[in-house]
Amino acid sequence: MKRGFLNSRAAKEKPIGAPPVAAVNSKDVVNEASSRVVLDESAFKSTIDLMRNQLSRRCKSDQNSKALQRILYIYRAVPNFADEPEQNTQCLWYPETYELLSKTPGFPQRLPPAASPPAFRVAPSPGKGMGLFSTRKITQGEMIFSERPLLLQPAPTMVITPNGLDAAEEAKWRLNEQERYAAKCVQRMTPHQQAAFMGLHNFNPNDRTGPIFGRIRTNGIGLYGLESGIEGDKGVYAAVCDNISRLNHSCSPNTCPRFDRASFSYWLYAVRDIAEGEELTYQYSDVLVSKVERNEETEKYGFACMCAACKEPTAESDKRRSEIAASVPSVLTWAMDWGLPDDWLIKKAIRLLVLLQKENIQHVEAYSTATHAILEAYICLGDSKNASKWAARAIQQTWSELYHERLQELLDPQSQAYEGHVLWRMRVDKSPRNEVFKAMGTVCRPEGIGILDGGRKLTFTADEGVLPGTLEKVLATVAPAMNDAKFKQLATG
Ligand SMILES: C[S@@+](CC[C@H](N)C(=O)[O-])C[C@H]1O[C@@H](n2cnc3c(N)ncnc32)[C@H](O)[C@@H]1O
Repeated sequence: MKRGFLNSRAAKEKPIGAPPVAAVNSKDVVNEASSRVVLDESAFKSTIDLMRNQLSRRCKSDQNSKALQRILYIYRAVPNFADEPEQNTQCLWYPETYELLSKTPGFPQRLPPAASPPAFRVAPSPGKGMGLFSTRKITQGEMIFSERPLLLQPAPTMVITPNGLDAAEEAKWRLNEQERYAAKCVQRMTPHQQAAFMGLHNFNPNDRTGPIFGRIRTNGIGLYGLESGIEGDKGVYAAVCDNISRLNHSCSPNTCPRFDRASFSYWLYAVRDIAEGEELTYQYSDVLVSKVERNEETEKYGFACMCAACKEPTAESDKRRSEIAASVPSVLTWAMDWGLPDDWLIKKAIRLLVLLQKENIQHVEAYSTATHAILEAYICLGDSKNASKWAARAIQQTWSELYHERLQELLDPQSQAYEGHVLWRMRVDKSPRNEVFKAMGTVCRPEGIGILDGGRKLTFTADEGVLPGTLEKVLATVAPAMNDAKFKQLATG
């Protein structure tokens, strides 16, 4: 998971405007009664069309669309169990996000019970401020702790700019508005939560960013996929947590946070065995780029990374990371190409796993993709004995998006689940290509088809449809199989 907030494409795009402090217009009001941010159209004619476009994409029916045209964001405490006020997240979000979440099976759910004593503690980390440290040995795949964010807000928060501001005034206006919107989230917290939030690090208190927005910039974790249709930079939120936001960065981190929608919380997993007293770390930015590029990213957070991977010499490490980035194995390509040897995919995926181990970057999705590729290759070859060994490895990768409890069924080589598996003996029986493709679509993800597009996962399901351009990308990615009418229908919703 990327920290994502500063680095997302959305954060670099110009938000829909915003005004300098002196020019704050009283027509742009926060309606306390409904807790909705209401924007007065007449004051901001120049940007209203743009905003309408944004909103119309987010509204399902005409009736909703009309009602929502005057609402940009809604403040809401989530999940709001009456007996747990300290466990709420104060959210500023699009109305559609709650709709999306409420469709999550089990939402809203309680947090899993906390370990006692905790497996981590907050303590000073030399040269890095505070950090998290393990209090005991932790094994790969273990969930270290879970926590709900203190605050969640769109990254970037879109605000409206009045006409006639020069660039400097507009920037000032935008910062002021972002601080104002975020401050309201903090005001809605309990005193204990407010103290925790304000106790977090603010890496650049002198850059004209307000104290609250500054803490969001320093500590916000990018939360993706909270908009229907497609995962990626759309619908990105910044989540600020009490403990997870204390994790320092490493380019070979030992943990990975995963967001559990049902409980609306982050679950922090160990991606390899961790010794007692070891610092817990995770990645703030893409680790599959060179040391120089990684340092350019971490400079935005005010530090130069000194982790093992960033120490000299790094030329070999840079080479390995670039090879990893370029070589995510495709089961689909191999399964449909009878010209490739039977062990082609397995060899490719094992080489990838070796590179990943050398770089100590088990948290990247390629680690699980490679493990699953080998598991699925053995299923295609009708070899349940070897497949079960790889299922045992895949089931340890609890932090991965590919992790699924159904892997349990594949641990026993005699299990009926093998014969019932859509990929079973596909290469041995030389199944027709369209059959292979359909089968892959079913296994990629339980809720839809996932396709890797330049390392970014595009996911689309029958009822959500896709954003413009996605089908074209998918067509280009899996061109040979795309005459399948059923798939096209699925992809276009
Ligand atoms: C999200 S905070 C992490 C917790 C923070 N260390 C604290 O004291 O609360 C991000 C800040 O931690 C520091 N930091 C994180 N990773 C670091 C690293 N690898 N080396 C040096 N400083 C780091 C930087 O000051 C950065 O702006």
